[in-house]
Amino acid sequence: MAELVFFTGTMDCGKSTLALQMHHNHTVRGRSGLLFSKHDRAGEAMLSSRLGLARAALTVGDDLDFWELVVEQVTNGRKVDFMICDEAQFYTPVQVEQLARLVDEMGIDVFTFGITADFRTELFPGSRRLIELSDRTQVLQVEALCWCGRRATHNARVVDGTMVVEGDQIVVGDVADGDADEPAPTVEYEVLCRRHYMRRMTGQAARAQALSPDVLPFDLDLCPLPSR
Ligand SMILES: Nc1ncnc2c1ncn2[C@@H]1O[C@H](COP(=O)(O)OP(=O)(O)O)[C@@H](O)[C@H]1O
Ligand SMILES: Cc1cn([C@H]2C[C@H](O)[C@@H](COP(=O)(O)O)O2)c(=O)[nH]c1=O
Repeated sequence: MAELVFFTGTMDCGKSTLALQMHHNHTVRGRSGLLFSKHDRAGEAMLSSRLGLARAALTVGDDLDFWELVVEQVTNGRKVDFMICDEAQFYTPVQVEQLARLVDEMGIDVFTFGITADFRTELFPGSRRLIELSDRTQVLQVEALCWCGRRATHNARVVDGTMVVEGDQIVVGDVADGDADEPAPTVEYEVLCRRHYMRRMTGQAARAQALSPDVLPFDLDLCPLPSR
């Protein structure tokens, strides 16, 4: 039975890697699939993972109609057994409904990958619709970690070194790679546990606070010193 599955987790937990692995595993068993992405870090028409894997993918513009595209492909003799849809948080709710219809009416497996919530902790509209319609929502097993070592559950946006909670929902960017020699990009992301998200405490802020002579000593259980 075909399924609509939403694989989710914070940024940097391995979603794009899993998307490419699933594409590989299904392809080597003779199944024919289509790859899609939107606003990939590597550029348009790409699906890339931080592990270095990348493949060409179809770009999902706001006006793309998944139903029409697949019907056209099938009419032209192409077999479509499954679809891999990365950065699905950026898809429109209508596009998610088209994906569900492809599962139900054409028996195509649709595997979607994306983050659920933005830097303000608000659901992306596409992710909300996926949670509402998917047969399964599966949280990735690999845990991205907060600087304190806890499981990261939130995606923080950091602008010029300061965590922000206001701004445009979509700003394509990467998680900071922790290399102090490289100048930080203007906008970057950091994954945090809820406790440190609520306190607006990024790794850099925690390090600065730990070094400040004006600050009372930390409760090390609550806020262990950041490792980098
Ligand atoms: N140099 C590395 N060695 C081993 N694993 C790495 C390395 N760089 C990145 N990774 C792994 O890749 C994951 C990010 O993969 P990616 O598919 O790009 O994530 P996502 O799509 O969820 O943002 C990291 O959580 C980590 O497990
Ligand atoms: C939290 C948040 C993220 N984004 C962007 C930043 C990245 O380009 C993608 C997530 O990619 P990943 O493969 O999961 O790392 O989303 C955004 O535009 N707005 C946000 O609030």
